[in-house]
Amino acid sequence: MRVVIKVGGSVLSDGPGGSPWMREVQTFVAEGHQLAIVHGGGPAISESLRQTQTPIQFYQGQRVTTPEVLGHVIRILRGEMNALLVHALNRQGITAIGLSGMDGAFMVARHLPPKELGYVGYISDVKADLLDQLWTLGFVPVIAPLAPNEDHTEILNCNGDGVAEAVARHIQADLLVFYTDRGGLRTSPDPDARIVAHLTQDEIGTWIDQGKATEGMIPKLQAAQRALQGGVKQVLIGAFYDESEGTTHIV
Ligand SMILES: Nc1ncnc2c1ncn2[C@@H]1O[C@H](COP(=O)(O)OP(=O)(O)O)[C@@H](O)[C@H]1O
Ligand SMILES: CC(=O)N[C@@H](CCC(=O)OP(=O)(O)O)C(=O)O
Repeated sequence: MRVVIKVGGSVLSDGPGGSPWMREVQTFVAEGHQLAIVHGGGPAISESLRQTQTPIQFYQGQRVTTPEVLGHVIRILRGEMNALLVHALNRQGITAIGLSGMDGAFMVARHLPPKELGYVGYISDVKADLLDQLWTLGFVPVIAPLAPNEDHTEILNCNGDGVAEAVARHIQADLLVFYTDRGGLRTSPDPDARIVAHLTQDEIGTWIDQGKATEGMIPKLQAAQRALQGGVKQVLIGAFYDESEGTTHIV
């Protein structure tokens, strides 16, 4: 089975070692699945910006990325988050290798249209062969959500959920799992609200319009919808093997 796992920055800030998603990664690898991991790092980027009194701004769920902000984004995503995650996986006996869109020219991106976003993009192409080669060599690729534009003159900050969806679509994944701090999709942004077991693609727009899914959940649901429309077979928000804490199936 081809599996893409997206691990949100909110999950990683709890520390990767021994966490439930890490146990699931170990199970996927032990069962011989072809696994790629895409990580976030939003909270760590915001913390780095706060420490230097750099303004933090979001527009339509995406970080407004000035040249100064982009410096923080590259340092945190391709530096700290990717290195620590690869290190944590290696410690668990999983031979991981870090990459971003720039490494091996793995992915390219285009600017998202709103001008006010600055250096923000969406993935327009993925070199799926590179993943095949890494899997043949026994590596688990760990992907930071950064990519150059198509003529390699700029680096663009990309939303991690969108990168996971683009990778999953390009490899025609059997399964895309979004691990996030709230377990699954809840009936409202309230952390104590109930986790819903199923959400149909047709319901996604209404959920967003009615404010039942807000902030970071919006790009996640939109990414889930694009993945299914693009041929990914199964999309989950929450755990795959251990559903005891609740998992949402997007159908
Ligand atoms: N209906 C909902 N169910 C769960 N989380 C929601 C919902 N609506 C909004 N959210 C918000 O979405 C966040 C998860 O998205 P995000 O912050 O991007 O996480 P991650 O870093 O894991 O990708 C939650 O922390 C929560 O604040
Ligand atoms: C354009 C954009 O918003 N990029 C994100 C990239 C990191 C990310 O997606 O992190 P999470 O998965 O933890 O949210 C950002 O700068 O925060």
